[in-house]
Amino acid sequence: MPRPETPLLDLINDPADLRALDDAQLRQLADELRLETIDAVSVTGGHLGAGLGVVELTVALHHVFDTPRDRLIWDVGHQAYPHKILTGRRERIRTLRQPGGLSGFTKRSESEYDPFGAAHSSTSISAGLGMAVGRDLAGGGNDVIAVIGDGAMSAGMAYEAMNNAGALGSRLIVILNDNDMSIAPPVGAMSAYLARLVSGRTYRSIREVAKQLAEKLPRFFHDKARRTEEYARGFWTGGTMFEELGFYYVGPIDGHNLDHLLPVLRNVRDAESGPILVHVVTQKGKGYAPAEASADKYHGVVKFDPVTGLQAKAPANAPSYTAVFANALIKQAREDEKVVAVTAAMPSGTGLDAFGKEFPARTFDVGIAEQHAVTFAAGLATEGYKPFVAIYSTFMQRAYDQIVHDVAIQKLPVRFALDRAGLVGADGATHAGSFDIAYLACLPDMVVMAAADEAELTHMVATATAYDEGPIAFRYPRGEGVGVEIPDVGVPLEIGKGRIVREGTRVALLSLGTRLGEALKAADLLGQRGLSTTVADARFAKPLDEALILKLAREHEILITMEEGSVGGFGSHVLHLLARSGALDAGLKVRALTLPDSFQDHDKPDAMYAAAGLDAAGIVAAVEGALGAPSAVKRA
Ligand SMILES: Cc1ncc(C[n+]2csc(CCOP(=O)(O)OP(=O)(O)O)c2C)c(N)n1
Ligand SMILES: CC(=O)[C@@H](O)[C@H](O)COP(=O)(O)O
Ligand SMILES: [Mg+2]
Repeated sequence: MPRPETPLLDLINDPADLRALDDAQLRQLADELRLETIDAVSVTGGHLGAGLGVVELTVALHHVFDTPRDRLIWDVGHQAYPHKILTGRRERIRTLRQPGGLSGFTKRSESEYDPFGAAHSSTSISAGLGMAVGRDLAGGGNDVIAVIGDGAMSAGMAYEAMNNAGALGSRLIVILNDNDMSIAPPVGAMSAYLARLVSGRTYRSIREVAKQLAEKLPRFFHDKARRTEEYARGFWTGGTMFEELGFYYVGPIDGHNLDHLLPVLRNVRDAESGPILVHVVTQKGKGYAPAEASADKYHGVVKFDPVTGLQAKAPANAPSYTAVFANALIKQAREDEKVVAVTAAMPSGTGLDAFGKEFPARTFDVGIAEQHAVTFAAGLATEGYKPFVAIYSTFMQRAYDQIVHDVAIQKLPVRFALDRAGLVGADGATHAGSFDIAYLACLPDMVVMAAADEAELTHMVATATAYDEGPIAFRYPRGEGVGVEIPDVGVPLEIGKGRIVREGTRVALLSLGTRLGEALKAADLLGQRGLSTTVADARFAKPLDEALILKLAREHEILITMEEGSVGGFGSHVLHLLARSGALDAGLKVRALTLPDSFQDHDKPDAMYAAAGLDAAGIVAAVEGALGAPSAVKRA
């Protein structure tokens, strides 16, 4: 037993060291791990509450199972900081979410202990089942454990996976980490079901659980006995729903009590079973008073004082685009009772918490269920309502067929508010809103707008409210606006019409979205080089303002498009137009600036845009490239 003053955490280089500890030492280790997690996140910011809720579970899982041979998958992965500390990344944990540092989620390329990358929720059971079947096909003997939260369990994909797992019968261990929290308090019937399981009785005693697990009957006998017993007794079938999906349900047990966790997980490890679900009850933010006291349990935090929990929030120079959207929608809803709003478990992130305060009956949080959110909104639209579906660009990817099949083909007037469009920074590639222009503007009858600033966003909310001809989307970035004056109420824009912001004669910069600021800076730099430059704000990626674009093409030597999106978006549509119109045949020099055809690792958004050549220097370089002159602009 090491001297008490030697922190056990200092002795843990990987889980093999952890497996040498006795239960008392594991309890000490968990306490040290919690303190290390708090201290690390106080330096980096990031997701804190979820990780604090799984400190004991992380210790127990790595102690009982032979990771990385046993595959341990963390759903979403935002709770994996303790896991990273225990799996050889402690010395880098204070680089979390920093440029060049550790990812804020699990990532295969980062560690052999991260068998599956995450960040978008509810993928762990599917991935785990794939690994289990891969194991079986190869004749392997390792275990596969998927840890999924109660919030993530509200997504359809989790049921698709359990349905398949139950049918296949492959051995797979699912740990349901039930802390009765999503980002906000959980919603939905599943949440109520889980609450009943937990509140119906105190945690199942270890003796009862051990007895449950002792029945290592072959599955088909076991099934027969189980069904007879459960319907007869109706007692330990707390997990009936999971049982009906073919899982052996164990729990609920206290997820912070190693005296409960360790024997149960050891039994689970040693039991011969097919799919098994262990229901652990935890507390998000556990063990850190400021987190426990916070409504969101410190789900996502910036740097903070670990003693007081006070976050170092920088003073805002301008309202966030999210707040501008919410305020604009509230103004519209006051005048139009058909305006309703839908979020997929992110009321605060999308600003619909503010909308819901004023219009609780017209606000719908459907849980982490983006596919359902879109088609639910389509149903609302068929009844004459004006549904605004506010979902981050990256998460909207989950609902693409619903957008195509349920909305666009039927030309239903669903409004898509795409927050976090473009690069988001610390959350990295999994959260980048890079593709919505490409995946929406290719759809017939879809209208796609991008706000250049807060005033434009306000007008676009008004435009979307007024537009009833079919689906319409508008995108805006994470973070603060540029500080322009915001109109009290938005004025609907003419669909498909852009605007000239600055007149020039030789170069035309055609911006979509908030690249406009960089375009204006580039115009200044180009002007200093004697290159008179026009700056235009396209406002619409679809329908294009063809008259404006062809005018720019006719009257300028060079046309540069720019957007906070991938190849295949706005620039591609402009190039199609120019090719179709013959403008290219007349010798027009054109460049389309987009995000790179690669997934950019987390960094500061400005640095990522600069790396993509989407800042003023990059725009100037593109112009000079088109002119055939080497770029004279040195990067800062
Ligand atoms: C598809 C998708 N939608 C939304 C999110 C945003 N999100 C991140 S964590 C989270 C809540 C997850 O709740 P739970 O699974 O219970 O984990 P906990 O934070 O409680 O540990 C949400 C909605 C996401 N990561 N993926
Ligand atoms: C883990 C997750 O997916 C969310 O917490 C996400 O990180 C929120 O992003 P914002 O911080 O941009 O709201
Ligand atoms: Mg939860």
